[in-house]
Amino acid sequence: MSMRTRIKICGLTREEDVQAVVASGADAIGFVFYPKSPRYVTPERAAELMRAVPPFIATVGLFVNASPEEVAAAVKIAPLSLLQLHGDETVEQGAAIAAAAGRQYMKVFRVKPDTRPDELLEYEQANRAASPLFTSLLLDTYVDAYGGAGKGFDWSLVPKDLAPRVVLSGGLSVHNATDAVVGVRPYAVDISSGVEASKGIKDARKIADFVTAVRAGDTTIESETHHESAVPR
Ligand SMILES: O=C(O)c1ccccc1NCC(=O)[C@H](O)[C@H](O)COP(=O)(O)O
Repeated sequence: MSMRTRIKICGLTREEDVQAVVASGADAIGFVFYPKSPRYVTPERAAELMRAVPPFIATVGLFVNASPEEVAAAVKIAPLSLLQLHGDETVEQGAAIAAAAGRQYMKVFRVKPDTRPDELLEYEQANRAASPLFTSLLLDTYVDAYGGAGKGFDWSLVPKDLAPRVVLSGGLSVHNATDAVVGVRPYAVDISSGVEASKGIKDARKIADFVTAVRAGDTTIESETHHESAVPR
């Protein structure tokens, strides 16, 4: 059996970029509802952009330290598929935000150089126990601006048994996507800076090349798996 690594492209602000993501075969589109971000869009603008999204492509709303009321109000305007809580929300606050919005969510863990693999596992379990709406941890690199900085972290921190359930992000690009997929084997990858011409302005060529690089990783895994299962025992 082969699994396709899911792909999310984050921080869309323009129709043509939404179309480029759809054409690339990526699985999800992210909108940043954090007013301090250069990629910020209002829920009204996201709703407009979502008109270019066909069925079966998820739309993800990224929030940083928003209240349950703010997130619930946003999803009334922009009918997002899923939330991405990228701030300092506690486990309990994450569950309350998702319940108020009536949406599934990913909780971000911002990895620091001294993060231990156990912490990731414990944090995932705590979130899973807190809400049936929790879907997965999204791992990003710790930065003061919260995210979207194009900065990577040490992937070897990701426990092997957690990897198939995580979304890997932070500093991904066409140059490291294949290695990320083959080395970590995450459920999905998430990218913003690495497919941009400038902040908030995506580059269709970079998006297409990134997707190709992820698929090359999938193909490598598939051929390794076939090879392993062909070995006589
Ligand atoms: O994009 C932002 O400006 C942003 C602001 C605050 C929190 C998170 C933000 N973006 C996160 C993402 O776009 C992705 O989920 C992911 O971290 C990818 O980031 P990148 O390293 O730029 O590829």
